[in-house]
Amino acid sequence: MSTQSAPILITGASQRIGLHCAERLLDSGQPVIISYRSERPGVGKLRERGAICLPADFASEAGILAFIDQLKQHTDCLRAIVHNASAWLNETPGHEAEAFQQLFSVHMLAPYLINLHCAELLRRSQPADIVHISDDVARKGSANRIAYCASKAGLDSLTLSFAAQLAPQIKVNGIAPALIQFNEDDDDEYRSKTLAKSALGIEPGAEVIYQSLRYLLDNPYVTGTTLTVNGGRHLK
Ligand SMILES: NC(=O)C1=CN([C@@H]2O[C@H](COP(=O)(O)OP(=O)(O)OC[C@H]3O[C@@H](n4cnc5c(N)ncnc54)[C@H](OP(=O)(O)O)[C@@H]3O)[C@@H](O)[C@H]2O)C=CC1
Ligand SMILES: Nc1nc2c(c(=O)[nH]1)N=C([C@H](O)[C@@H](O)CO)CN2
Repeated sequence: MSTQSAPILITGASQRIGLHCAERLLDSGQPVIISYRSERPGVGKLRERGAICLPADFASEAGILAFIDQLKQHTDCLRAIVHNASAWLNETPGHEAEAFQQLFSVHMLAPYLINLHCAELLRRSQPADIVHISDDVARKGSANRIAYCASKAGLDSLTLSFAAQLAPQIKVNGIAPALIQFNEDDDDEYRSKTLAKSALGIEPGAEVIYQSLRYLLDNPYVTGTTLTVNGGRHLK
């Protein structure tokens, strides 16, 4: 199947980075399928532009497998899978195990099972890509978000293993951002502190992730690589 007609799946694309990348792909004439958990305005926007929007909660194996079944009812071929969905939750004292299990499920079990069950759909497209959206914090660990960071480090490991297993038909790469886009409830102190952590000191916005995704989709000679998009945080 020609690459332009086979859809690209982006998980967790109801808002922010996933929504931006889905819109930019649609701008280029690329068919898009998204998963979403909450019915946000962005989902309606994508539906109006012709994207297929499938509800999914990756907090459990059953939810992940139900999404895979739904996906296969809507397409038998995929140009790429972008694993963007992510739980940004606090590891509240007394609820650590629950947080760890949810982070593991969304950041590792979902990409793992979706890749295993959907590799056949990717093989019907040439070229074909998997992109895992990780986090630069996996490079050094995080005293404040231990479980989040561990789950993203595990995702980086999946990039290496799936790249080895699925070559040469399917390229598998990662993108490891540091601060891209604040959340609305991030206060001024947190924003200043976070901006000071990188050499470039800016909040770049989601376009830098789309640019990174475009590079990985378009480059036929990159696999098993995780692109760091962190404003030079490792230099400070
Ligand atoms: N924003 C940033 O500065 C940075 C982002 N990243 C990474 O980039 C990616 C995109 O970031 P960002 O746009 O901020 O992400 P968000 O925090 O907006 O999360 C993306 C989506 O993930 C979905 N999601 C959360 N939990 C589940 C679940 N249990 N099942 C299914 N979907 C779920 C949410 O869906 P819904 O809203 O529909 O409930 C949400 O819209 C993420 O992987 C993130 O870890 C890394 C470093 C920095
Ligand atoms: N799922 C998410 N992961 C991450 C987010 C986010 O908003 N959602 N944000 C970051 C930033 O680095 C944070 O420090 C500033 O919002 C990391 N991962």
